[in-house]
Amino acid sequence: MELQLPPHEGDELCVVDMHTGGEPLRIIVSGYPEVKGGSVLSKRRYARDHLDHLRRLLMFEPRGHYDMYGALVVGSELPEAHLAVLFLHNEGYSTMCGHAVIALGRFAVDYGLVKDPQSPETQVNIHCPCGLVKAFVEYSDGKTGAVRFLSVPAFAFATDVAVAVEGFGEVTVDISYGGAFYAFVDARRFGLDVTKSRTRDLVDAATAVTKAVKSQLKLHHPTSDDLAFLYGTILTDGKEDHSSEPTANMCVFAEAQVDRSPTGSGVTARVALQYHKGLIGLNQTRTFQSGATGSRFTGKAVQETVCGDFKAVVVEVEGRAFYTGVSRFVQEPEDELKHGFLLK
Ligand SMILES: O=C(O)[C@H]1NCC[C@@H]1O
Repeated sequence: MELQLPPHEGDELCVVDMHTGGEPLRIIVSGYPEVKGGSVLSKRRYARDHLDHLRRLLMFEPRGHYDMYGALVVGSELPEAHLAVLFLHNEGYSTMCGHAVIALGRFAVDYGLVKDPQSPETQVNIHCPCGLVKAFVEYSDGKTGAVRFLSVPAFAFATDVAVAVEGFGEVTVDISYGGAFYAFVDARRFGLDVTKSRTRDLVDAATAVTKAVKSQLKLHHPTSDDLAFLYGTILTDGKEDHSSEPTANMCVFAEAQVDRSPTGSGVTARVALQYHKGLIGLNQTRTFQSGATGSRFTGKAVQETVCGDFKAVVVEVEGRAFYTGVSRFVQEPEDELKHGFLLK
């Protein structure tokens, strides 16, 4: 039987839902008004200033949940881009999202955003707010598979910085950029284990670090002030030296939102940090495991480059994404909760 909604007013919002390493991605396919702006960064500002009710509608309950993540496909000003994307989360709009790029790579090939897909791999150029990200999607017999991507130049911003963290005293953090800025701290500093401790305890510690860094350090990005903010804190198991064993981390970003995946932009930033510290060399692959679900990405630095005055690296991250469904969302005018709500 074909499922139909009873007669209703207003536009429908149609989405394709996927997950990458357990982290949801709600890809908005239709129903959004035009997102105005001459660049992806200005479209991000426009969506924040004029269309935020739609982010809340699709990310918040009852259609989403506290940790929902979204991608809105928009046009790019770059001729080489197959698509541009805005990233949506519980607090606003991110500048980079690796788990989304992995899912969007498959989506772009499967939904015909890329003409003439090639085997064994199809390149999909995804224009993210942080810049152009090149994804390479496994493709054979008409089916898409694993995705690897080359991110924007990643760099260590500051290492071994002492910040005063409420409830924990002085904590030493590293700050690194992988399309978004993260603070990195070994979870053992808080008596925690990223794979075994209660999620709530990890979130509390990471959130306290984020708060401290935001209030005590000024971040700077060479290409745009829109990129110069701390996106979150990543707690690690401290296994930074090169090894064939996986290393685990837990990313807490936006408004205490927990990434179920190993965090593509976090892996990018962490690889840049390890490279900066001389702990890994070019093309030395490391496996990164999500403290939340155990899902894995691999990451390696593949090329030295620069970003303004920072010595930087291009990092390649690889992972897998899967489809979970498609939905058509509506709002009924009489629904008192039609604008969405969040439970912490
Ligand atoms: O994989 C990533 O990079 C993203 N996942 C959620 C938080 C980050 O944006």
